[in-house]
Amino acid sequence: MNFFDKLNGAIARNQSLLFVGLDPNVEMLPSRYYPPGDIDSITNILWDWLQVIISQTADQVCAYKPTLGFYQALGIHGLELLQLTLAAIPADIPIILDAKHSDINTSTIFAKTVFEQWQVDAITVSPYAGQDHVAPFLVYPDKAVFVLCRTSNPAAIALQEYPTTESPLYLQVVKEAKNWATPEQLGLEVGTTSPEVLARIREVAPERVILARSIWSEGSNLSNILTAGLNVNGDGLLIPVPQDMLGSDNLSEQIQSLNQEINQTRNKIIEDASTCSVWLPNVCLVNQHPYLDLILQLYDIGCIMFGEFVQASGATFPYYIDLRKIISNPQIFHQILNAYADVLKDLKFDRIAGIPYGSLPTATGLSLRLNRPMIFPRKEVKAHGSRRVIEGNFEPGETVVVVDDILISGKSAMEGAEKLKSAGLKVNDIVVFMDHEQGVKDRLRANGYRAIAILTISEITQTLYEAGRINEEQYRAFDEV
Ligand SMILES: O=P(O)(O)OC[C@H]1O[C@H](OP(=O)(O)OP(=O)(O)O)[C@H](O)[C@@H]1O
Ligand SMILES: O=C(O)c1cc(=O)[nH]c(=O)[nH]1
Repeated sequence: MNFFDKLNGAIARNQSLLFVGLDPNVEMLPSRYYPPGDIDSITNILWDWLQVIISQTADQVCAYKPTLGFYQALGIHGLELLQLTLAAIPADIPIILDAKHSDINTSTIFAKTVFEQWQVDAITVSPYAGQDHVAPFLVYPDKAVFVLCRTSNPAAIALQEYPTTESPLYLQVVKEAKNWATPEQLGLEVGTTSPEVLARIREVAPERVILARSIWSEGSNLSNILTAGLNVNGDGLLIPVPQDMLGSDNLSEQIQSLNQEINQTRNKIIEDASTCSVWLPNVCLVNQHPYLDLILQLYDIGCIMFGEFVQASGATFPYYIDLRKIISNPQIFHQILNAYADVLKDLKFDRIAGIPYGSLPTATGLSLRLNRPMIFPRKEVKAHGSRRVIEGNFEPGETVVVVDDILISGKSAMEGAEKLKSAGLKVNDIVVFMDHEQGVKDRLRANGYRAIAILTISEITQTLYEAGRINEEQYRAFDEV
């Protein structure tokens, strides 16, 4: 299971955004464990403490974050303790190794160790060496990185707020890091007690998971921090269990009440969002379509155009749906991939085939996201080179799911599927984002294919009309065809 799914699973199961830092630091050891003796007994005592923390929190948190530096400081015993710690964490709770790794020369080998050998789910990295340094961690599609964007260390302000507080380096880090990987693979580590800082980062990165640090200081206001840092769905912010709490002898009860406090604020945000005042200021529908936000965004970036358009079939429609534009907006593209992935997760297939050209980026994104191999049937066979009809490797007899963006007449998807079948592949399912309806699915069924559409054209037009994006005349245009 990938990091993101594991994290979301733990959040849902334990109803918690809390994570626990596992820091075998003698200086933080509660006094009831004293007196520690030589290095062996110190490690044993720290291990006793860590086990208590894990056992008392496993049903109340969404992640554990062991800090590598504290384990390293214990030398060889520390690395053994780390292995014990990793093994003690329940398999369904993600582990974020706090390494702040920043050495480009060791990235590849270190990624192999932490992800393959130690089996951690995510790692914290420093952004300063740029994408080259982070990329070796991102080649593991099931794993994630948290890029350190800001710390609460007072001296760091000289760098983080350079050149000006209005346009600080830490926000540039956020903007840059967003280009390095999808929200599933790249989150942001942010240390601050300031709701303003969190709000600024959330504004730039509404889609990212933020690993909050150092939020607990005297006088800090949890509710303000949550309001600033949570996303519109009331999540996307991982909150550290306060360090002092980990030493208390009623840890479980304390975490429970902290969780309740956090969830109250989350619920309030979710309720407020459902009034639409937060995220869709000009729309409030009684029966919201689950893809309302996405449909409006597609319209807003110009995927639905009105005017006289000749279709591939030769017919002229008073509109044109151009889903090719999604690739220029990573946020929307990401949401669309999520929607396809949600359908594909229930299908049986060996490979994903995209229909050129419009659906090749989508098939590529899905292939990387789901870690399934991709192929594609060429639109036209080249007169040079290998002259292959199907690009990519496959074995005859394998099952392929066809991915296309839209079904108008169904011709493109069906022709693609036929080419795949001629090469000995099996095609059962054709998954599209949008069905233009008018019986195309039935036609495909008659030819032996099951067509699955994420949305129908009428769902889209109805939603746009109700949201006031299109007028009556435009709405009716879709009925005229
Ligand atoms: O159901 P149909 O009538 O076949 O129409 C739908 C097809 O049309 C579009 O591709 P287009 O032919 O415009 O080519 P492109 O993807 O290369 O732009 C779209 O991407 C679908 O593949
Ligand atoms: O080829 C078409 O008919 C067609 C393709 C497409 O992507 N959108 C559309 O409205 N028509």
